[in-house]
Amino acid sequence: MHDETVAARTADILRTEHPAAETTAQIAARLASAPPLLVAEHLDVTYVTEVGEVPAVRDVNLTLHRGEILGIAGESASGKSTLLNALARLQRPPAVTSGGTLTFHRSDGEELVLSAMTEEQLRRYRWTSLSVVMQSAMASLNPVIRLGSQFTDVIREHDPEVTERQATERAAELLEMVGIQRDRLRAYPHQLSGGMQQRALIALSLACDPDVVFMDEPTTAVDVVMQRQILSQILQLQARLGFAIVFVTHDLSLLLEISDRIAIMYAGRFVELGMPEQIYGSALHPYTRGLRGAFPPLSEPVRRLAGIPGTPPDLLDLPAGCSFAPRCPLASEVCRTTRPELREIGGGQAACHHAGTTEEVTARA
Ligand SMILES: Nc1ncnc2c1ncn2[C@@H]1O[C@H](COP(=O)(O)OP(=O)(O)OP(=O)(O)O)[C@@H](O)[C@H]1O
Repeated sequence: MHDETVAARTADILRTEHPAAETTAQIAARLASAPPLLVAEHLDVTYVTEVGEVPAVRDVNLTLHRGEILGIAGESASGKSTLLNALARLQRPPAVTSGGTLTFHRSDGEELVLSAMTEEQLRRYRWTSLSVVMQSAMASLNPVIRLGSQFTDVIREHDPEVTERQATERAAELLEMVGIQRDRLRAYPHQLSGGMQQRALIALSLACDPDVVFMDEPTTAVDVVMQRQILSQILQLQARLGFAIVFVTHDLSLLLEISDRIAIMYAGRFVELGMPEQIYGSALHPYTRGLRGAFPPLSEPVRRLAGIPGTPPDLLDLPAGCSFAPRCPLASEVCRTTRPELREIGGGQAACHHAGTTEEVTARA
């Protein structure tokens, strides 16, 4: 399909779902003027196991801007959750951040080197600067404590001057923001439906007005209708409150709809980084195109899914060159011997020797 037609269709899809959706140029302009919030430089995460050191994340460089929605997509085991946990400084042994730095830029200009902080030092910034929504609300909410107390505990721990009454009022407002009636503050988590639990968890993540919320498959455990409702609510809250989001999912179609930028991970590395329109309409990396074929946008007509032939590599036995070469339709000798670095091509970035070449541009069509 002609590029302009694809671009127009992508814009149509996004506009239908979110009438206020910006154009790619508007997103680019907004990000260009937004200050950096979280900067990862050459971030490596390794699982230290009995069978060896698993290089789960390698050389991730990223600047998340204030108010940006960054999507991270990739097949299972590509390293998405490991990276998210490292960015949120939540990783636990056997995972260790084995290289690189992570810096948080406060709004007053102070820079916090999160990667050098102890857990004790990080506690101050949890909930207030960095907040997290995981896949399973039941695993995150305390089953034996009423919802209201879970909110007021978090609010008062981070601001001891807030009275119990004020904290309760804030908790009620937060619940109402996600469409849950305030009387549910007295409920225990198991008394709420799965969708409500997940929405309550999102409300809780916003209790201390964080700068960034890390979301790891936050809608996977609910049905499709509830998934759309929750996503819509997340976008509305984000537009109103301005927090940044790092959103991890294997579902690229979902990210195409909600993200300002999308990073595609393969075997622990970013292989492509770009805006949704580019990732959908003119992806630079063959893996991104495979992933896009496996997850077409929900608003596309039903068609046969392509899938990606082959399986991801064993991280303990990675190929010498490009990790995707054994599955890649464009792989040549250089791909099998030399690992491609992420580089700027047109408006995006890709780690592929063939990106931008005539054969690759032909393969995109
Ligand atoms: N505790 C662990 N010990 C050793 N290796 C691990 C551990 N946890 C994860 N890994 C490995 O790290 C790699 C990245 O896993 P990770 O869970 O981050 O991927 P993912 O992209 O989030 O996958 P999924 O979509 O299935 O959650 C995988 O190869 C996985 O097997």
